[in-house]
Amino acid sequence: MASLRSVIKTTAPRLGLGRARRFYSIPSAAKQDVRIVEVGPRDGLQNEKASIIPVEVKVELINRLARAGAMTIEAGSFVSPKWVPQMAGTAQVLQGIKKFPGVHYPVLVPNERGLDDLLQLLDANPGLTDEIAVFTAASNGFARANLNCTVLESLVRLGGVVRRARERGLRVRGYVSVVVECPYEGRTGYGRVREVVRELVDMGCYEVSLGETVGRGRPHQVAEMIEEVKKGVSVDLLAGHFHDTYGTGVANVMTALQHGIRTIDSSVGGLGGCPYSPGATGNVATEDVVYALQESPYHVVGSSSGNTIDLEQICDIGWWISEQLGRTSVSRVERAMRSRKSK
Ligand SMILES: CC(C)(COP(=O)([O-])OP(=O)([O-])OC[C@H]1O[C@@H](n2cnc3c(N)ncnc32)[C@H](O)[C@@H]1OP(=O)([O-])[O-])[C@@H](O)C(=O)NCCC(=O)NCCSC(=O)C[C@@](C)(O)CC(=O)[O-]
Repeated sequence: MASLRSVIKTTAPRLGLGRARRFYSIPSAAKQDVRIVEVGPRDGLQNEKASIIPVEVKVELINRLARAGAMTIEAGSFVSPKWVPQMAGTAQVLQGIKKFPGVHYPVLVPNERGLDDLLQLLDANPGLTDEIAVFTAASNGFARANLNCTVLESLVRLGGVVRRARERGLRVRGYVSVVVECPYEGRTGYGRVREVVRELVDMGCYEVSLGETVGRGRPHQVAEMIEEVKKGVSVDLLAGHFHDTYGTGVANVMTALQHGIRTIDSSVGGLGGCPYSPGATGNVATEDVVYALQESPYHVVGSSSGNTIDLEQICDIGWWISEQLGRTSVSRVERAMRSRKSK
């Protein structure tokens, strides 16, 4: 079997890395940029059951994330407070955060009512956000549970939302949930995922995030799903969103990157879960993704010094927000770094 050294010797020049460089010395110019969408303040907090998280804590979380270098931070949702009580204060959150230059603060909008509320807020306070995210699913079972309508009905509804938002100059991102498996219908047909993604792109979404909502997906399934979706849309319009219920989150992120995706959603401290995906845990932790990509052929783009997301700071934020919620961070990297420091 070829030694690692000889493999590097033959592959490094092909990758444009010069002669036999070690992996940890890959020059940054040769690296592929990876964009992280930090979903902790939205996906991370929306499912908290114990008590309503104060607006000040959410504001502090978002400001800390921006300081650590996060470039896109989901700030909340304009959804029905009866459906998702934790997101009720999103207007106050948007008004409370410090706006860091170049950072986007998207909010989820499920329907015209949510968009009306947001636009009214923006009329009075222009510049609070420049982006919304709309969401649907690849199965009717999940769409009914999450949106009280079928996939088709949701797409019809979202068509008007996307059009009006774009007319107001907002960027629109799309989500498709249950891209591998649905908690109500079982395995998802990947052709269905492709069709729904295509609809969202045709509507005007600049990017569609593939939601592995349940967190049971395995890397080979994620690979098959992405390859099927790529038959319908260009891979640079796709993002990966992996919950980590069965511990395959980082492996699924790496698989998505290998299949050409360059935008990854993650959640500080591994917080979260969808209220309508029973049993699913949080997103893959931002700390774990940033760590996995250090010294790799990928570069996590960020706004902090070194133009990346600062791992130490993200770990501290994961620890801090988990404490606020009365628990410890589920990020493996955060725990490992803390334990090394304490020795
Ligand atoms: C879409 C609806 C509203 C339909 O819910 P509905 O009950 O069918 O709505 P409706 O139009 O019949 O209205 C019922 C009441 O809700 C009000 N209402 C209606 N819309 C709004 C609104 N926007 N904001 C505030 N209030 C609203 C409306 O005004 C009315 O008030 P009432 O007359 O009874 O007093 C509901 O199903 C909903 O809010 N769903 C959102 C669920 C949600 O936020 N899920 C989590 C986010 S998605 C996710 O986590 C997955 C993702 C993105 O992370 C990717 C992945 O992991 O897969």
